[in-house]
Amino acid sequence: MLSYRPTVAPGSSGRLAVLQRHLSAVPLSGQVTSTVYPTNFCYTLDNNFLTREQRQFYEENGFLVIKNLVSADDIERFRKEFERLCKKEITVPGLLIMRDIAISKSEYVPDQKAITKLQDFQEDPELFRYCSLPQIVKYVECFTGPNIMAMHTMLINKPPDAGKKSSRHPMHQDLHYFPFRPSDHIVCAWTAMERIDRSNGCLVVIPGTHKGTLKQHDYPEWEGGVNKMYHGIRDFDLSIPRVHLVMEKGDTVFFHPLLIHGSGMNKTAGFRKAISCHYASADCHYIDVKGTTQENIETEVVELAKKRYGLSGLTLKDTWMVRGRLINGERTNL
Ligand SMILES: CCCCCCCCCCCCCCCCCCCC(=O)SCCNC(=O)CCNC(=O)[C@H](O)C(C)(C)COP(=O)(O)OP(=O)(O)OC[C@H]1O[C@@H](n2cnc3c(N)ncnc32)[C@H](O)[C@@H]1OP(=O)(O)O
Ligand SMILES: Nc1ncnc2c1ncn2[C@@H]1O[C@H](COP(=O)(O)OP(=O)(O)OP(=O)(O)O)[C@@H](O)[C@H]1O
Ligand SMILES: O=C(O)CCC(=O)C(=O)O
Ligand SMILES: [Fe+2]
Ligand SMILES: [Mg+2]
Repeated sequence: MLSYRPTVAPGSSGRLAVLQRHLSAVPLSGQVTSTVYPTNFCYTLDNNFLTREQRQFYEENGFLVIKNLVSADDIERFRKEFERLCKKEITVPGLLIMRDIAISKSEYVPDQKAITKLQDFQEDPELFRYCSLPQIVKYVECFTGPNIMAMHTMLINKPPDAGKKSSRHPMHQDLHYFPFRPSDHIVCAWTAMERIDRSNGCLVVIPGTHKGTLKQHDYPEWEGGVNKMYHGIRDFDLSIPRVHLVMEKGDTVFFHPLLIHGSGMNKTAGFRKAISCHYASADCHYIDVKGTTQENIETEVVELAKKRYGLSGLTLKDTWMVRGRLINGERTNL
């Protein structure tokens, strides 16, 4: 059982956050304290699932890698479903199929070679199984608490770079895309569907940046072009040391939405695959992003919704409300 219930009302989030910080600093009964006993856990909840070392690692770094969490069988099933979608053997409502900017103008071939990313697969039962895998949800609950929403789903098929470096994903914070808070109750699960290292463009993170604030994001000025909505942190200082997360098939990283991350170029001939879901506590609340740094992404997403579905007058909040799905507990707010 969790010893803490997340916020329910926007106005009280500040005070409750303070209370949470206080409560999670209370030692667990029966546990031996030592001189290195950690205090002030504020990014993880007390549900006795994470080890103390795992909690401490996430608190300090903003991410946690769990080895071999998703089975090879499940990954094979996700791969097969991905292929069926690419070949248009099936169609799924709401699913967004994105091609890399470098090959978007080339002749259309209905297979995976044209596709860089599937987004919003919440209506595809086979792929959406990923979001409900009990071994993933167990970890997610340590960050969100028991009322869990799957807000955003992706299968990333990073193509071999076409020589323009457009297969890179610029350094960014996922919170830029999300009009809900508090950020500490949002987490991404990202699973490698094969070995991913620097050769095929692994995730790159800047540990500890989850403790900072949301930065201004824009399109980077890249000569070879930038994919739609691939915003990066403005004037990002590339001299800050980056940590490359080398992961084996099935390994899963959980990370905070303020953690600064990106991914490198795919220098191999293969399409490197990962599947991911952003979860949030259903007790989070929506915010209005007008007048904030997130206004630029709202404009783009709302334009896309209009172009695709003919819906006008939407806000960023509306586009998330229709995509979110309950995974566990009760759909309280989101
Ligand atoms: C009822 C409400 C529903 C709301 C739906 C709203 C969906 C919002 C999705 C985005 C939210 C992002 C959330 C992310 C959260 C987590 C953080 C993750 C970070 C990211 O991954 S950000 C990157 C995500 N980017 C996208 O998802 C982009 C979405 N995709 C698209 O907009 C389209 O697929 C795309 C890329 C525009 C292609 O459109 P389509 O019409 O299918 O393609 P065409 O071939 O007809 O081309 C049209 C036009 O677009 C140009 N194009 C093609 N591919 C690209 C590309 N990869 N990048 C940039 N531009 C591209 C193409 O050249 C054409 O241009 P013209 O000048 O010739 O018109
Ligand atoms: N010159 C650059 N300009 C802008 N962004 C960059 C540049 N170099 C790297 N990045 C960003 O840093 C992240 C990771 O790239 P990085 O170069 O560290 O990894 P890599 O390409 O996988 O490995 P390698 O060091 O072997 O090239 C990506 O988000 C990428 O967009
Ligand atoms: O390259 C990837 O697999 C992940 C990129 C990323 O950070 C994202 O889509 O938000
Ligand atoms: Fe991201
Ligand atoms: Mg590089």
